[in-house]
Amino acid sequence: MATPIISVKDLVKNYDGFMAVKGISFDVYEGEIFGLLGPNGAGKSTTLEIIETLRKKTSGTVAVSGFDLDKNPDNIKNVIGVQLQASGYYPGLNLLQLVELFGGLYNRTVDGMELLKTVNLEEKAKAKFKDLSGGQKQRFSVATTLINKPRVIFLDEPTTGLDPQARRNLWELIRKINAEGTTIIITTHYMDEAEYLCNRIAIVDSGEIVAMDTPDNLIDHLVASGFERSKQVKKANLEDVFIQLTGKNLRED
Ligand SMILES: Nc1ncnc2c1ncn2[C@@H]1O[C@H](COP(=O)(O)OP(=O)(O)OP(=O)(O)O)[C@@H](O)[C@H]1O
Repeated sequence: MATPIISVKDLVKNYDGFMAVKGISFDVYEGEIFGLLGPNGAGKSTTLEIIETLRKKTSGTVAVSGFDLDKNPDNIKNVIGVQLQASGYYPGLNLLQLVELFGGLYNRTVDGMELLKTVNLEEKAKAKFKDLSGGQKQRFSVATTLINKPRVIFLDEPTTGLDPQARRNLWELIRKINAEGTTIIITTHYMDEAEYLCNRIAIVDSGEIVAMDTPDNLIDHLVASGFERSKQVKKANLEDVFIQLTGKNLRED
């Protein structure tokens, strides 16, 4: 039986009388990539920010790595990695200086070059954040989640706005980080991304979890219910054409 590293029970969030999260419960198991999917406004970011200790809940319980959110929020902060906001990337500092500064905030000595190497940005160590391409910015943002050597990281729409090559490159980075033992919670609006990356998915709609399972089981369940696509599916799609014509290599470096 897998061990839950995150346990959310009956979580509720009211914003001035508006119930954004309506009593959801789920576990995230150690070592998995868990996806939170759902339309805009479903309550995904609110849920993540509560687990990350950044937002107050209305009711319910949350435990991360055995620590209760109400009793030990500081212990939770020590074992999780969140993407730091770009607004915190002091414009005068280069990438290496930024990760070292962030390490200081966590009270840790960071091997900045090693960390930048993990996300394939060692050659950009002396560059400023603003001078990076979109894909490089996202990889740097993922690097900032790893500074305190967390057990769980939270990635909120990490590939939004990236070209197909950069997106695939980030997928491989996420898989690599996961293979090294880090549990990952990710939100995305791309279903192919969720299918490729996630061991399990919770689909959230209007503050409620409407389905939770592996991508395979969710698809099989739909097919078993008699669902058929209205259009004959081709063996390739336009993204396959794009990748076939332009290759898999990153274009930004
Ligand atoms: N600070 C706030 N005050 C009032 N309402 C809020 C606040 N933050 C979010 N909401 C509302 O709560 C609901 C859930 O928002 P949330 O950002 O959690 O959704 P989401 O699933 O992350 O959406 P998206 O996919 O667009 O990022 C939305 O209706 C939003 O307008």
